[in-house]
Amino acid sequence: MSTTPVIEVEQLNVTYGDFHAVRDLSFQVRRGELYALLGTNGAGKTSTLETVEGHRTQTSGTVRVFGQSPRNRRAVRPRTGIMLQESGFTPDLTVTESVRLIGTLTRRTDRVERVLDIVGLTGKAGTKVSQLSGGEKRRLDFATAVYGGPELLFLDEPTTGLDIQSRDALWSTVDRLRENGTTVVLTTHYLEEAQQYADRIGLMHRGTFHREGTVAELTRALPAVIRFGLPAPAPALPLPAMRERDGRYLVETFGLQKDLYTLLRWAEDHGLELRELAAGPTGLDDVFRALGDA
Ligand SMILES: Nc1ncnc2c1ncn2[C@@H]1O[C@H](COP(=O)(O)OP(=O)(O)OP(=O)(O)O)[C@@H](O)[C@H]1O
Repeated sequence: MSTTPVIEVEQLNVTYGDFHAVRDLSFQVRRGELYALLGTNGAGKTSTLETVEGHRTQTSGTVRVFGQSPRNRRAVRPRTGIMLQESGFTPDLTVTESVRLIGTLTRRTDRVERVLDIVGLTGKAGTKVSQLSGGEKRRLDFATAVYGGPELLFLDEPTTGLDIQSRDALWSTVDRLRENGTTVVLTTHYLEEAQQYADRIGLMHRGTFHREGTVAELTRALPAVIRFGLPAPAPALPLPAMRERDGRYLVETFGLQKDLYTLLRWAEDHGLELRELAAGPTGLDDVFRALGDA
């Protein structure tokens, strides 16, 4: 198996006039990996992805996909499936006609029935695109990525607008593709999806990586949290706590078990109920919240 990374980005810079959207960004995506590019609004994710997809030329730096420049479309495009946020299918075409068109555009071969089955649109084969629901359109967008079984998939917010069943179905399809070695680059605003499915995460903020690593690596340096509500007036708490906007208390701790025990014993002694008590390690959403202060 080749050990060359599927994607290599070195010192990437993208500017728009005077505006520096991506600054000296470097990362690699290895074969078979699911890499999530996450970040705050305007962080530079789309600018980065468009460059890696070959849709945009960088201001400086090197980008290689399968060891080639992504601008070398003949070499790279047939091996790459891209699910954009909106594919812009012609409204008057049927689902089958649209999927057939993907083959022409990507120069990959596949059976239309197989693709419809994978994305769960077999029952809509003869329906016009204009008559599809939002979620069904999103599944048609997914078809553009999986058609012909490419080695590398770009999924740009793939589950936005999908109900929970369709999301699960999409992720089990992605799982199956990954079993065959497909590499996936994901962007999403659903942090729990990245947390659940990504091998590694690049967390962008203001054009550069704020952090990069596995979910465990990203959250390890942060304290665990305990949240709870109390009836007013409450006696003095046994631990330092912050008051959140909704009135609940927040305890940040590197000794979760010990502090939780202290708190529970205190509540028991005072005959108090800790309402909506929740305790656990920091999640990705807390890492994101911390970015707001960066
Ligand atoms: N064509 C353009 N001309 C000028 N500025 C641009 C252009 N495209 C993007 N920008 C700016 O570059 C920055 C990065 O934009 P980009 O779309 O890459 O961010 P993003 O991380 O994808 O954001 P979001 O999560 O909001 O989609 C933003 O401040 C944006 O306003």
